[in-house]
Amino acid sequence: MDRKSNHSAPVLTDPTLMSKSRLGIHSSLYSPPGVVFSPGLFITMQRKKSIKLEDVRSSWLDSMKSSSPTHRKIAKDSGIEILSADADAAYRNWMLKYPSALSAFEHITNYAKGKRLALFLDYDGTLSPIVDNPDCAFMSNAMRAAVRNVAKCFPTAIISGRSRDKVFEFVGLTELYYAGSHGMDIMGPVQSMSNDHPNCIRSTDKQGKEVNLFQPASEFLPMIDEVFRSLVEITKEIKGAEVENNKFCVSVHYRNVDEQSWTTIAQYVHDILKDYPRLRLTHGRKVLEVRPVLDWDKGKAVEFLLESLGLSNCDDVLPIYVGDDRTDEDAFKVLREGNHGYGILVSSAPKESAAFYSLRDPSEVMEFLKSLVLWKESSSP
Ligand SMILES: O=P(O)(O)OC[C@H]1O[C@H](O[C@H]2O[C@H](CO)[C@@H](O)[C@H](O)[C@H]2O)[C@H](O)[C@@H](O)[C@@H]1O
Repeated sequence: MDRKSNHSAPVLTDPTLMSKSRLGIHSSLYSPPGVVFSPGLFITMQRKKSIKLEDVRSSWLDSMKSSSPTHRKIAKDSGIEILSADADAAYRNWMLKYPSALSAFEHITNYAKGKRLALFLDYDGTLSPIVDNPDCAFMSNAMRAAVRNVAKCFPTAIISGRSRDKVFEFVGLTELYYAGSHGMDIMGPVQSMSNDHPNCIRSTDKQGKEVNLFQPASEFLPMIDEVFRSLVEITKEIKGAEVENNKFCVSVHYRNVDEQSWTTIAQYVHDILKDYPRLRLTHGRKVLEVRPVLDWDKGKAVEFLLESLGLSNCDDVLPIYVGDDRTDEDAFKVLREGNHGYGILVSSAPKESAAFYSLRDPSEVMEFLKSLVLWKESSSP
């Protein structure tokens, strides 16, 4: 599909939305310098030799400080004391580049006319609000109903950094597909795939339905377990630190840790990772995420699910991905670069993204999902 020439979706023809510089920002977000991609899924790390420990620590710390900033923090970081009215103006200005998916709903549905929609949703910060205790990131019943209804209209999948079991426990709906561990654990529909995926096996879901289980990082399981235990042990003295086992990746939470101890956490994680060259680190919202060095992410998971659903390489398919986190950028990029779908960033503060649209918070996500259902009902014969 060529959206640039589509005049029924004027928002997309805005040159600022299509600008290369905006896309370029993301190309270096998750691939640290020195990472070499080899054929297949594995990527080999060469950077450890050349980067000084102090550099690593200070760049980690910078990322830790900037993760999940508040409006006030952004103002401080830019060195200017701005009032909240100015922050609102900054947000409105930012929305010129990332229009609200609610205000632009008509553009989206005009473009979606005659197309088959596929919906991909992140969990934390998208379907549930960010809370201090990761174990209490519950989804509201109203949101659950909205997700259930939208999944009845369109194929829908949740792609989360959590373990697949954990996110299913939170969501509790059988009408959708689930991908955990940032897409490294996908339970999708049974479909003959054009590509051979060696790590794809037939399985059954909790209802006994036949499904495809795709776990490209399965060989990392013992290593991840070992690192999880080491991280629990090493951080146990740090008040507020929490280590979460997400099956194929590990989260080290510092949201509840005094800022003065963030360097210590970064140091501890770095010390452990030194012994595991096949693991790497990414940054989320007040969380350090340890994951396999594998050329697989939420973007690849979207492509895999589209293929499993028999929806890849079809001009009449419109995938929409809604997410709030840096790891969701991989999915936004896939949709933008493939020129075949919409990324919607959930954020209440301005930030650069490869998404096309924005929503302020999970309550707006719910409104958007409900609007999709109403649109589908009103447009069905
Ligand atoms: O891909 P996601 O579904 O967005 O998962 C990303 C991480 O989300 C969780 O952590 C975040 O949400 C917590 C609850 O609101 C919050 O306390 C934490 O500070 C956030 O980083 C989850 O706990 C992580 O394991 C996921 O990787």
